[in-house]
Amino acid sequence: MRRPLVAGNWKMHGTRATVRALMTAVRDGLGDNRGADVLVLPPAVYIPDAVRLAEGTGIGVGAQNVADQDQGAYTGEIAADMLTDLGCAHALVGHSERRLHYGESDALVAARFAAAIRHGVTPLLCVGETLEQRESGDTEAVLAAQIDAVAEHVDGEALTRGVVAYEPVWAIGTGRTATPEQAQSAHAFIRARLAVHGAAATQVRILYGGSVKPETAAELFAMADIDGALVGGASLKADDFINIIARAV
Ligand SMILES: O=C[C@H](O)COP(=O)(O)O
Repeated sequence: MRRPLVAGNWKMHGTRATVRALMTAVRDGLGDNRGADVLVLPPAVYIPDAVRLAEGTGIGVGAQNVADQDQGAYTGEIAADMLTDLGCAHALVGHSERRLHYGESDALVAARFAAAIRHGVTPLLCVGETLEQRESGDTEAVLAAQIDAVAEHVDGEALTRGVVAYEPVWAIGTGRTATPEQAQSAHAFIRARLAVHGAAATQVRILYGGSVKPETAAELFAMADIDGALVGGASLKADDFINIIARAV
């Protein structure tokens, strides 16, 4: 049985004051009786504030990225050990915005995944196809390449320790959501691909991301291979985020 996970990616939004207010509203608005694990991913500089406000609530705080190297002269990067030092045990790797705007390759994403695993940080590996790739029938080939690249760096046991987020690029921030059937089909493919590489794939949580809203969450969560969500825009509104979490049971 996979416990659902709902993660809120706050991306590069907010100020110290608004991030504190959002964290407080999420914390206070969420009851103790949750059917899902909850994670928030603030901008890195606000992680310590979020960790402090989350203390004792069971809400996890993660990072939006993690370095592929352990330590050293890598300006601008944040090492996995630094995250654990802050009380942060999760990190996104390979978000499509990193791949698109900062040119992160499958190989770099894979190295980030491996570094996270080496240091006890759970990587949330983001995979997904562009609209052009979907329309030319390449969705599965793209997903396979993104997963296979990680499997070149780590074994099946490490893959099992990660989380995967399927995020069709055409559904991110566009208000356009994959249908539950489209998402389910991609999730089932991802699970099968993880198994090819020796992962205990039935244990791996696969989240859906791409314009998830309270109105669309329940039908997505009802699908067999959808184990929660990676929420962007809607996670910036405490009520919407809480309502999405409430639908994950
Ligand atoms: O990390 C979250 C995803 O990019 C989804 O963002 P969105 O919910 O704003 O479409």
